[in-house]
Amino acid sequence: MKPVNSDTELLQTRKHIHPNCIVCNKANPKGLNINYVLTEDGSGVTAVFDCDEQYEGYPGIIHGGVIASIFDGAMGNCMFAHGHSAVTVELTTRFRHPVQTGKCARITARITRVSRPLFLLEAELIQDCQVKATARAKFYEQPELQGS
Ligand SMILES: CCCCCCCCCCCCCCCC(=O)SCCNC(=O)CCNC(=O)[C@H](O)C(C)(C)COP(=O)(O)OP(=O)(O)OC[C@H]1O[C@@H](n2cnc3c(N)ncnc32)[C@H](O)[C@@H]1OP(=O)(O)O
Repeated sequence: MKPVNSDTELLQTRKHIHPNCIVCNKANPKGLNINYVLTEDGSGVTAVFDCDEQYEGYPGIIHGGVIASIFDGAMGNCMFAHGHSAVTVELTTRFRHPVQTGKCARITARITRVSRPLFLLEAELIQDCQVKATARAKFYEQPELQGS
């Protein structure tokens, strides 16, 4: 599926979309400030997350809820990158291995199926060359999010 623009940086400055996302708005001082960009082949989005210990649950391990939020943000950005505004209606995360603090991790998301108004997406988190978590989500198209 082709993205709507060829920039690697998503259009964070599009004024008709609420910009204060707790996951991806880089200007939100209380947010995760994740910078999702298009994958090289344009089929999805990806981001590198600095697993700071402020996001841990148990010592040395990133909180699963934070990981789920990053997955949700990745899949939401993937939708917008492909020209679809939508809300999450279902999100499932499989935590396969602990995501450790003090190391970077890469998150990647892509659209796997379209059955309007529903879109299915998948995402994965890789750290130390190992898939540590995966996610699936359904997004529900909401054209009015684009404003008019
Ligand atoms: C600054 C500029 C930036 C530019 C660059 C942009 C980047 C910026 C990216 C931001 C990325 C943020 C990503 C965060 C994304 C959230 O976090 S969104 C917030 C969380 N989600 C929500 O708040 C959604 C809440 N839910 C709703 O509002 C309502 O359920 C909806 C989606 C409007 C649908 O409501 P509805 O029209 O009443 O429809 P409903 O009857 O619920 O469902 C209709 C049918 O759809 C189907 N359906 C609905 N849900 C499901 C499901 N989960 N599974 C299967 N079928 C379903 C079913 O067929 C259903 O019929 P039934 O089986 O119930 O009879």
